[in-house]
Amino acid sequence: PYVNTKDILDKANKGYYAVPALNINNLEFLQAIIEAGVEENSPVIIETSEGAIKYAGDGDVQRGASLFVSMVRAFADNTDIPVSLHVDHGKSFKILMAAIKAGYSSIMIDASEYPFEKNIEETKKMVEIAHSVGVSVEAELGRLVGIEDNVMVQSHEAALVDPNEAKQFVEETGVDFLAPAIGTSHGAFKFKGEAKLDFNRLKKVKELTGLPLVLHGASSVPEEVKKLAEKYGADFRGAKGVPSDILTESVKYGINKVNTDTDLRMAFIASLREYLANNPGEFDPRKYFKTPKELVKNIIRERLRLLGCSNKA
Ligand SMILES: O=C(COP(=O)(O)O)N(O)CCCCO
Ligand code: NA
Ligand SMILES: [Zn+2]
Repeated sequence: PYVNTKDILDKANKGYYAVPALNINNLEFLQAIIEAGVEENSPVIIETSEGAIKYAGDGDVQRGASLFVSMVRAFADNTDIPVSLHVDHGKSFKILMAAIKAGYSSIMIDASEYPFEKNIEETKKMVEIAHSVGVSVEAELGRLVGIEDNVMVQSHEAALVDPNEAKQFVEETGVDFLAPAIGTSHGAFKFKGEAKLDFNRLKKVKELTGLPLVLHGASSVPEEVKKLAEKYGADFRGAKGVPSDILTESVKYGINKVNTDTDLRMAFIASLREYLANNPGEFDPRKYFKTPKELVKNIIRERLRLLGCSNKA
């Protein structure tokens, strides 16, 4: 069934596990996610960035948002696993309102680039609107910066979440789930040296808020995917993600939603490169998209098991 993201995350919070939030831009990634969830009997959270909504609607954001709701509901309404649809890194009021109108389960209002008071103000505004129509809300505190070689340079120290602010932020905004910045960053090049997250801050934010917490920039860049892509011509030198043991540790300390986009993209392109190299005469998309979809599905299945949400549907 199509459910509210808050329902999925409140269960995860109480059950001390996490659920991946998986980004889509097209049909094939959505198919891979649903198949992985069904095969693992797991809830899944589908998320689309503002760019994905513009891409799907060819610039018309209401059309793009409505298309994604229709696509996700076409699967969700016909499967026994809980499925929700979320706007990732929402910054544009126009896009957030289009998503709410289209029937998204939840939205992220990302005002983390602003000073604390303005983040509160922007988030509170969107929470009031979203909650008035049963849509749940995510916000972010602190900014996504990698911890450079374990040295907390002054600028990075300032960017990570201040746990004492988190309690006030949650109380004043009414936000349903929170993304504390603890040292991850988006994309495939997350750490120059050893991967390290600030678990002390994470533990404090959990103690002070008790809310479901979100880890952004959580892709792990699996070695076998990186090698497959590079075997067929990709240049992913220096790519490094969040190691699995650090992901599971973050769940132990209170992460319940794990945003994952890069891993899906890299798995798809690695497998597509391999297929095209081995099938130079093929031009049927049902053929050349099939193997990449399978690899993306299997990467997601592994992540569902790692995060502890298999058999939690
Ligand atoms: O936090 C994340 C996931 O980050 P990543 O998958 O790059 O680790 N997202 O919000 C997904 C979109 C960011 C662009 O990749
Ligand atoms: Na998000
Ligand atoms: Zn993110």
